Amino acid sequence: MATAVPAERDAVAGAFAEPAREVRLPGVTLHCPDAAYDLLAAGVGPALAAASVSAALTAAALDGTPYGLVVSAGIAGGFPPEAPVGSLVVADEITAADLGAESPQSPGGFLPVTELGFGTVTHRPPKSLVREVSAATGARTGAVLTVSTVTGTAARAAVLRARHPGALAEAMEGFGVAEAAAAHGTPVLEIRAVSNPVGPRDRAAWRIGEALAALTAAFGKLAPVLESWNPHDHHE
Ligand SMILES: O=C(O)c1cccc(C(=O)CC[C@H]2O[C@@H](n3cnc4c(=O)[nH]cnc43)[C@H](O)[C@@H]2O)c1
Repeated sequence: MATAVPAERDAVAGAFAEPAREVRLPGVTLHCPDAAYDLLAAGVGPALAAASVSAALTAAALDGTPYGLVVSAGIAGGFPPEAPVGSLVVADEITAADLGAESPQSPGGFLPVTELGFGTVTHRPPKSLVREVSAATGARTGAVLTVSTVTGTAARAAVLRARHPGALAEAMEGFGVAEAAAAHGTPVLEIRAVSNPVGPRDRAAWRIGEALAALTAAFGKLAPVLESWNPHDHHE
């Protein structure tokens, strides 16, 4: 389970009974609260998150104990009114919202990198897992956008919503985590607790404590879902 910062990792760890054991690996430090889960504070932004998760996946594979699932977790901005502060969102798609080129001639003034002939901009978590996580935690289901720049104006929020009508939240790591997972053929999930509305920047109004508490509560309910979900028998 990969968060951006240690405060988010510790919020996830708060759902486990035992204190986490620390394991230092090349390029990444894991916190292991339980034999079944490793937590890491993978860093802020898609590039560092991808590098850290890739290091953990490679170490596990070389050890002969590959991961069955990668979870991107943390706080996020929520698009009002669907994703209010304190609510939970589970991604049915993880989309890189600013990976592409500005293009005045194109609809919306933007071309995703796929239309330039490269790579991908969206990863889709397993539908059955998204459904089960939503049912267990009460998380709303929708697209979670990955951005490299936190939205700070109503105009930018409106542009994102127009391009991605199904978007419920934006954060900064999901797509990087998903790219690393995809490179290892490992399924990915993204779950976010909303700390602030996406819109005009007002950092003082972020409800980080409330969102971290929601994250701890969500992971308390997730363990049975994750333990019973079998990547080998899910049907899309
Ligand atoms: O200052 C603190 O105590 C603190 C505790 C936990 C987390 C933070 C962060 O600043 C986390 C940054 C992380 O949060 C995501 N995020 C949250 N809101 C937004 C947003 O509106 N747009 C984009 N990303 C957002 C993001 O994934 C950051 O990496 C501080």
